[in-house]
Amino acid sequence: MTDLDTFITGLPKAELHLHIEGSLEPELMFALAKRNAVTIPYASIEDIRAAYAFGNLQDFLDIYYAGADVLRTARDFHDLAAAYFDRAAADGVLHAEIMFDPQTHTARGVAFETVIEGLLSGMAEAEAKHGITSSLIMSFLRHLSEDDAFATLAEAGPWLDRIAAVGLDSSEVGHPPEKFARVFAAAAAKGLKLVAHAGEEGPPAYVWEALDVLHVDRIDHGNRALEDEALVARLVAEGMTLTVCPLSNLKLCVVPEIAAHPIDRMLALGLKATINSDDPAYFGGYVGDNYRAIAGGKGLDRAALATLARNSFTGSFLPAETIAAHLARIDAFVAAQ
Ligand SMILES: Nc1ncnc2[nH]cnc12
Ligand SMILES: [Zn+2]
Repeated sequence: MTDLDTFITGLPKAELHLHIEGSLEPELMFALAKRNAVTIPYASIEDIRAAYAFGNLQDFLDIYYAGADVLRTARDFHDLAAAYFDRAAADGVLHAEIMFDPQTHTARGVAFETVIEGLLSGMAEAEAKHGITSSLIMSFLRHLSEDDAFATLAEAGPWLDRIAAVGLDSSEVGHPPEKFARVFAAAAAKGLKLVAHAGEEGPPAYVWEALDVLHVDRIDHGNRALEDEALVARLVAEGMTLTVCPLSNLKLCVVPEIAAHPIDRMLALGLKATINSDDPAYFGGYVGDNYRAIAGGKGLDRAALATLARNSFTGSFLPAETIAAHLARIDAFVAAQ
């Protein structure tokens, strides 16, 4: 390990953009296929990895939804979450706000309760084992209807006190935020925070809509906001957090190479960018790998990396005093270097 690797690993950080289904490693996919007698279209773990070459978001989503079919029981969801938190803990993650896609599972006949109880037990185990705190973001699939999202919000009723926020993910282009205006308003009325993927592949107009129509508390990705100066000014003025995912952007061809990633420009413009892994099992790395990729590919120095880590806590849904304690931890870590 280089000094910079050690710095990145030790830097206290939060992860704010992680799809738990996207942390399903090929080894676990294989093991769960066997445990549940589910047929998958791969002969080996190498075969699975070889399939992970994507030209765009939809190429990835097709493979990602198919892979999730091996998740059947609460134990499966527990094991999935436990494996993610083991990796996150090794990367210096102290807090994670993890997304899950209930519709991916309920559409296959897996009960909402099975999914959430499994995840919650994995989260509780991780807090006891690693001291990592976490919360859940229930994401609606935007290629489905608003009615479907309303049905999912209703199903979540008994667990609303265990869900921090709702989110919006899946195929972006052609499914603008506006499509979900009413269900987001209903979620806000129930006291939930709001996040939405916007500006990953979709135009700046979708980021404006996420702000003005959905009234989100955070933007997931937001890369294409940089095409619109007035939008950047608005995001900066509001101190809006962007949950940026460099290796995801590379694997989904949002950027041609890490050297072309706009993370440095985002910071220079005063945007509250954070670093996240999105779907680490599919995109070649967990949050530490994402920090290392931009540190190497963009030459970001330790001060910039510490800013990104600070942003991850200030952009979290933790109580203000907990955020302050985490920021003090970062200051102490940086001072000790
Ligand atoms: N990067 C991403 N964009 C949209 N939907 C997703 N679901 C999982 N990962 C996603
Ligand atoms: Zn995502």
